[in-house]
Amino acid sequence: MPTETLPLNTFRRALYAGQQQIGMWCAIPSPFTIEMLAGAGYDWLLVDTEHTPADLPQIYAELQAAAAGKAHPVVRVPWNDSVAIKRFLDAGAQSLLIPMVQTAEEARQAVAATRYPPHGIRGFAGGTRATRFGRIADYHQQAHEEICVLVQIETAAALDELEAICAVEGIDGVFIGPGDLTASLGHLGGQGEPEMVELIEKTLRRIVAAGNRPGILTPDPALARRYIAAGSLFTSVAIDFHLLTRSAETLAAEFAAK
Ligand SMILES: O=C(O)C(=O)C[C@H](O)[C@@H](O)CO
Repeated sequence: MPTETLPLNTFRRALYAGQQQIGMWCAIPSPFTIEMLAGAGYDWLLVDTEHTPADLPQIYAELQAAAAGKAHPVVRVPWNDSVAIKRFLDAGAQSLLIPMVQTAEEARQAVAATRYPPHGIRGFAGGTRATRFGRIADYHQQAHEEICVLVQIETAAALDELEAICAVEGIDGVFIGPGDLTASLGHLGGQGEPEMVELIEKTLRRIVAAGNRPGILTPDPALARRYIAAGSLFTSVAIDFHLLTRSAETLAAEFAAK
């Protein structure tokens, strides 16, 4: 019996309205920290499955935890894979970050994985968490209107195709992966090098000029401000384990030194 309505994707709407979205990168695979951070004042939380042990049951719990807070959860899938995308959408994720997209064709495949036929190839399921267990009227007809597809640009090849990727219908945002991009350009670990920072700023401007919405991650506040000035619209300014580890180390060192 349909009794619920499709949740609005406030994050996607904010991007199209040009409103800066400040995010926290969540790599600690824990609903407990997600619940904690979802109420901390960020607009969005990136829930990572590419470089963390979080798997599907963990993501269900993390999405449930995020639902109690204000920050919008964006799930990074492990790869541009239609099966992974389907399973995270069924879990109720409405915004996905898809790593290592290098061509317009790969971007089109990512979008197709989020759409039901005839617009895509997403597999049909009735009683998922995304459909509120069948309680959302017309979920399958409406779901794509509230799904946000964000692709990651992180190789030299992707830079060559940037404008074509930005032009793909259904790509709601284009996120620069600074670590992989600089590695691909021969500067492994060099995200903070002046030359790489300038290239990232130029790439953010290219995304804006191409009519899309750029995003990036940096735990360096000065760089975050530069990237926002260059056009970044969804900007992750911290990483959860980084905050915990560095402040724990600083405190330990302070007392050890006495
Ligand atoms: O290339 C990058 O940088 C990213 O994609 C982000 C990293 O994967 C993330 O783990 C932060 O270190």
